[in-house]
Amino acid sequence: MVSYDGSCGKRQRLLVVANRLPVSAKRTGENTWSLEMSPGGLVSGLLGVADEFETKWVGWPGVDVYDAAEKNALSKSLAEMKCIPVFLEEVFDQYYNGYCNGVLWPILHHMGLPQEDHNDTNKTLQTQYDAYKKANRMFLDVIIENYEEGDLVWIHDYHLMFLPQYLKEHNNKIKIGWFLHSPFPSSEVFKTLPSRSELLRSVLAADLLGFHTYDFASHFERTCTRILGVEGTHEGIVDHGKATRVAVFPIGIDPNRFIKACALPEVRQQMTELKERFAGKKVILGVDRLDMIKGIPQKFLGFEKFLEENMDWRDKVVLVQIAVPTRNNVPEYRKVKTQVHGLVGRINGRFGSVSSLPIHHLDCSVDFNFLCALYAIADVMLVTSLRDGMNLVSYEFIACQEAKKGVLVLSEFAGAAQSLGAGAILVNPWDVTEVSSAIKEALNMPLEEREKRHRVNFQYVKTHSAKKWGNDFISELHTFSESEMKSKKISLGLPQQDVVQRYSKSNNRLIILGFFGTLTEPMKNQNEELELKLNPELKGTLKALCDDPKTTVVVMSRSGKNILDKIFGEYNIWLAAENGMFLRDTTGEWMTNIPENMNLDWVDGAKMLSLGEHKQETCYNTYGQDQSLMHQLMLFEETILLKSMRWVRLRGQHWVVFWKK
Ligand SMILES: O=P(O)(O)OC[C@H]1O[C@H](O[C@H]2O[C@H](CO)[C@@H](O)[C@H](O)[C@H]2O)[C@H](O)[C@@H](O)[C@@H]1O
Ligand SMILES: O=c1ccn([C@@H]2O[C@H](COP(=O)(O)OP(=O)(O)O)[C@@H](O)[C@H]2O)c(=O)[nH]1
Repeated sequence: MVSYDGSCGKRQRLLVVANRLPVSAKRTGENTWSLEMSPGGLVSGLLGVADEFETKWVGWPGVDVYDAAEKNALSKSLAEMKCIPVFLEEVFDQYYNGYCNGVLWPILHHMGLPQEDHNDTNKTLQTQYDAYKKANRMFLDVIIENYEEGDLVWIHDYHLMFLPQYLKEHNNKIKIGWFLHSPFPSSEVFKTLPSRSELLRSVLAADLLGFHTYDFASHFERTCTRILGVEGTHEGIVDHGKATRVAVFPIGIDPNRFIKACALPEVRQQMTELKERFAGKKVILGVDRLDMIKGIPQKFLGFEKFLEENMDWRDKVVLVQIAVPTRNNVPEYRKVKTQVHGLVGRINGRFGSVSSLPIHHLDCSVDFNFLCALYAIADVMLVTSLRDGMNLVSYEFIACQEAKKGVLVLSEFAGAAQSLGAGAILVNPWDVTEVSSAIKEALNMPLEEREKRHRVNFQYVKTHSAKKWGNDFISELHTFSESEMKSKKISLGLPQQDVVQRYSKSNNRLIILGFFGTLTEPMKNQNEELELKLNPELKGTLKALCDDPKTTVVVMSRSGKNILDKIFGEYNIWLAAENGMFLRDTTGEWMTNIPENMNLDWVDGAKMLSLGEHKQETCYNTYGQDQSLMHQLMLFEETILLKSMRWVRLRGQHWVVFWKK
């Protein structure tokens, strides 16, 4: 066990703050409560972490309580489970159903902002946003009451994006980590959100930010650089000297909990009953909260197509779908429920008979043991999330399949596709034909192939547990905070001496600069929007570089031609507008890069270009996966023939410097 405070045996105290406590309360009588485990992957993941630290949980207890005596009684019951409740009272609806799940959730899952209901003036975006902030302050109050010096505070998820800032304002010394369990979308989606800047800035107040996948982390970094004009490095984000570490921590499960459950007599009995119930049929299993991001309609459409095209399978296969009720007070969730029920009726009507139905759809949660029995007897697990932070159901299925070696069909848009993709059949859930073919492939897969795939994934699930996830995050939070205290900010690592030396020796230099966040000054107007203005401190240097006959300066930007012309009109400079679609040389003439003529082979070669050929020269950056930058680079390579040049990309954002040998 890790002891972070250096004293023998004393465990590090940890405050885990999440919207939902791991247990939810249900009223059983006057001032009496029963406590049940809360549903959802966040809770499942966190349960695997708890015993490593002296952990206390802070969160909403899953029930509305207004009366002081009732609150007292419930707080006492929860304290036995190390849980501290935050009673959100009348704020809850607008905060949870409104802003969290009606606004942030669809944005984070690439679904865009829902239409505002202008008839209900009590539920505008603004009132929901205010409730969100208020709820975050209520969490703050409870944390302050329970915080002890040296505690680590680990905040979870999109419900609590203001909390890092509020906490740091209260006490700048508190070490704060924030982890996002959902995806983080591309900046093009996130920027539609009013208050995007406030939310991002507040999260950046934390010391460490964690994401499930590299893609989510890099979307976040780019969104910050584009919206806030801050500097993104591969280590994190730097804003006015304050560094925030950004890193990837894929969550896992407690695999032994599932493996052990499958050996229990009660579970084995349930497995026998299920096998008898579905004798002579292959079982395809789906387990999802009834959420639009889980792609349940797409799953049913794929299954319907499979039944249409494979007559011989019609009475030999059944799809069991557990659709766990969730967020019923959010209008979009009610719509998806109606849609799902319509599809079940249609498919069962088309392909069912008096004695058998192709889809067994259950609108309820199931208990843990029964869930394990279902996982264990299933032949195929079908996960068709349209977007999903991770999807722990996939992990749980693998953990329960030691005997059967069933096949996981997994959406490429679930975070789990990055970790379990090797052993799964990956599908695009929007492509009904692909889902149908994947079902067929899975049902027909020979044992040898199933064993091979299962082995790979089982090994991953066993070694990448929730415990590891929690330990990795906390140890990173601890280390980073210490080093930050020493250096105050992340070093950008610009090897100035070396750069100056090489620069002076060279007679033919090309300097490619980014625009937004590199040359602009982050200036805000009243609407909190950034105005594009050249940083006045850079103007002199830029002019000198542009007027130097040995140096060619290029600015690359996603901005349009007009903006760049206006800002750089007086400079002797090359410009690339709209991410390289248009190029302008020093004569001021624009030319178009016609997409048909673009060589996109760079995608595979990008990593090699940054790490390979030019390695011996000085390559300070290994941003091989910064595809937009590499893309632009290749456009230039084609356009102005940089092939014979050596290059150095300076760490930091969008600085590329080339020297001719
Ligand atoms: O608390 P609810 O509103 O009932 O929702 C349940 C949880 O849903 C989301 O879970 C996510 O976390 C999982 C673990 O990291 C991940 O595997 C999954 O892809 C996510 O959807 C939500 O992020 C949690 O806050 C909720 O508690
Ligand atoms: O009736 C059920 C069925 C499933 N789960 C659990 O819900 C979690 C779902 O997590 P996942 O990461 O797949 O998605 P999320 O619901 O968090 O978006 C898993 O741990 C399941 O074991 C549950 O609590 N009750």
